Amino acid sequence: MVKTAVKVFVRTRPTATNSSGVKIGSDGQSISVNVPKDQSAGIINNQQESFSFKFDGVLENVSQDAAYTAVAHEVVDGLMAGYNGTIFCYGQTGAGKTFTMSGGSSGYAHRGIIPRTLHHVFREVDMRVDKMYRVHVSYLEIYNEQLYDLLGEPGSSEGLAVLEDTNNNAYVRGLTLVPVRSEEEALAQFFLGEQGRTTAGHVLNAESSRSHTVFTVHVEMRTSDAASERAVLSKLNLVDLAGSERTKKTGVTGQTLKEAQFINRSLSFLEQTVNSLSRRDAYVPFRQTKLTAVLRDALGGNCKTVMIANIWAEPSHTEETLSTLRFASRVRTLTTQLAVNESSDPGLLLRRYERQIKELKAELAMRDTLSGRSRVSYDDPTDDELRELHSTARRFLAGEADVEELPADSLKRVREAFKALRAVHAAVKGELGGQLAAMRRAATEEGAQAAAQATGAGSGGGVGEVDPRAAAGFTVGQAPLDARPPQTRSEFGTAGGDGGAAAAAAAAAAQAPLGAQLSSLTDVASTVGGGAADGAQRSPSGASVGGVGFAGGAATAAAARLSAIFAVPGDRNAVFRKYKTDVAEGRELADALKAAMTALKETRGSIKSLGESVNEAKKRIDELNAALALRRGAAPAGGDGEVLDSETYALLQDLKSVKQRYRADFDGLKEAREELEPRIQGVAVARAALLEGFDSWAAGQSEGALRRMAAAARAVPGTPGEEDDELDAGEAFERMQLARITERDPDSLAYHAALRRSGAAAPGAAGPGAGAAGSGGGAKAAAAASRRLEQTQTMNRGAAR
Ligand SMILES: Nc1ncnc2c1ncn2[C@@H]1O[C@H](COP(=O)(O)OP(=O)(O)OP(=O)(O)O)[C@@H](O)[C@H]1O
Repeated sequence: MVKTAVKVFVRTRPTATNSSGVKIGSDGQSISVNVPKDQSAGIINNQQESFSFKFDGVLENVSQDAAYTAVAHEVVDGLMAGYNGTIFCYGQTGAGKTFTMSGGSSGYAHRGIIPRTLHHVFREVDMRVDKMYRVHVSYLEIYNEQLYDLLGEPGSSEGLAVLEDTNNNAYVRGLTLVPVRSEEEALAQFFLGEQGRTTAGHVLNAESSRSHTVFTVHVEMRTSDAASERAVLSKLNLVDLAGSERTKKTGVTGQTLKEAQFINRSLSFLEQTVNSLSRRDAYVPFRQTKLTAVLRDALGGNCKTVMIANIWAEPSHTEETLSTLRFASRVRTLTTQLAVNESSDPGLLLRRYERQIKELKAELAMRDTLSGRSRVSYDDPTDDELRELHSTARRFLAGEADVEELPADSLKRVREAFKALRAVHAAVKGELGGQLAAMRRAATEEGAQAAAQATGAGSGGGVGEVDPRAAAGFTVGQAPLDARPPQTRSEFGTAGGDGGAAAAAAAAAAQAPLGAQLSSLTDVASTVGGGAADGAQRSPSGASVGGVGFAGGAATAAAARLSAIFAVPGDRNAVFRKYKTDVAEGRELADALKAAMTALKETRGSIKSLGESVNEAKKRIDELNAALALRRGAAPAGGDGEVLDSETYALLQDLKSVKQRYRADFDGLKEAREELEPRIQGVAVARAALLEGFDSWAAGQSEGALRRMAAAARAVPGTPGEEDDELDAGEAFERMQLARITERDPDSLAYHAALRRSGAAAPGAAGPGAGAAGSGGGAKAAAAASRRLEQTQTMNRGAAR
């Protein structure tokens, strides 16, 4: 166990004003809040004006990517190494908790910690060829102190309860854990659950998340050796707490007020729990509310915990900001105990023992061979062998001449021989006992008859009459003391545990839809296509070309003169063509632009081919993982499937080499993508220089010279499309958007495919129309949401009664 401190980061929501009194220190860790003195308290009062805090980091104006790196990266690495983790966002309503945890409405670039975690997890799974991983996800919602299973079937929320396992770790009994084999599958589950939550949010309150949610990634890791019983289980809770709210200030009423009261109550219990932990009280009130019961490990158990305190540093929220920072600094005093969770699965231990037995038998057989003994079986005897042994034992006891000894070539056989002797002994004893009892019965009957004769006929023999020999120790119907009930077991006892192989359930893992990534691209193209079409309507020439023009008064005058000269449509482009071919400076600038464009094209080409190769490798990895899962699922537990067969071995080898290729291409792709931005900038700079050069050269030419040049150029038409390529920077930019999604972020394919698959909008997208209405996932999520609402109403009705 390693003692570790809970880490706390502050993240600020960007504000319009800069006068909130919140100041961030240059060390990036300290933050102070100045509270204006309450004038009503008089000139001399003791009210504190400035409050300073120190945290593990203050994230101001940072991108989602940077926030993930600072806050979550290390915890996710820990998850993959077998450590539990919790990351939770806390803060007033509207401070940016959901933005941080799930992401913003504008999609991929603004995706939050949860989608980034899933990407990170599956990237690691793909990279670690020496390990086998199983990943599950679950999504829990706590709304009005009730637990909801956001990924469950109808009715699955009803039996949910927070319990403790044998290691005192908290878990939610009955919560659905969905197995996921790829980033896309995991994201689709997240979007589905999120959509259910969001839709519910719309029904109940349009602006804000009114519930606490816990999205959990469960990871099971084994070494690649299929027979290994060593499994490491870890989970990461990603918690988005509902925002605290001063109901007097917001003036909410009705259902919203009730929700706010539930939220505030659970948050104040959270605060009490943290206070109690930081005072090291003997009793910590984890059980007071569902939220603290769920967060039990995060606050003091086996868990690497990070808190993000979201603040909204507007002057009107100073009080909330101060209270969030105070709570955050108390959380920072907490410590947790970290340990890798090795599985104590009895099934796994059983497999280890079975393997050891197999090895020992092999060892014995080898020793027998080396010492020249005939082949001895160390297995349990079969029924036929047992029958044979018992008959030999009978004949041995009967002293038959041909049976001089019982088989004793192994300890097991010696034991079985003794058992056979005992069985024969019991049988003989039973037989003798039976005979003795019969003799006694006969003697009793004789005695009774004699007594009857002695006392006179017709007065006895009825049921219940006392046996006249009871005084001698015998009673009618009482069994002799050494009599035994008949054996109900088979003659040879129970079978020797030879049939222990239970049929393993077939893991019928369906192949991931291989065309999904491509079709997602088509989707993306149609989304971006709208923007591109808008761009295409702009004029391909004119003074606004490429956004480059003249600045200042003189420039405006020059621009006005030029536009008068170029009033004839096409003149400007015609002269521009001449400038690029006939004017030395123009030629030089045009060549520089061409070179920059060629370099950009090359980089794009390698991104495209590396991207295709990465995607192909990823597809192949998924196929191989599915094939391996099928083989493992089909192998009987404890049987030969525990040892690598040649086909599984070949699949693993194949997987290893594909993963190596994937890694190499991925690194190449990363490098090429790093090159892309400078290349794009290079083209933009060269284009701007060319256009600027042209405009300032044209401004220095006489009107007559330019008109003559235009007439000459018109006589020699330019290459079709040339202007489009070189002059319309706006359009080029729009076109580039389409290429960008695929070229800059081949990683985003899973994200877009998952959105499409779940029929959801990007997390954080508001409005009832945000989801793809009518699509399969959308319909499922909507149904889940209405189910959830129904359950809430039923439970509320129940509570009211
Ligand atoms: N760091 C940020 N950068 C850009 N926009 C942000 C940031 N933080 C928050 N926002 C924006 O502020 C708004 C409120 O954020 P969000 O919904 O995440 O708040 P919240 O704390 O989850 O609120 P609630 O508790 O009420 O659900 C959103 O429109 C979000 O996009």
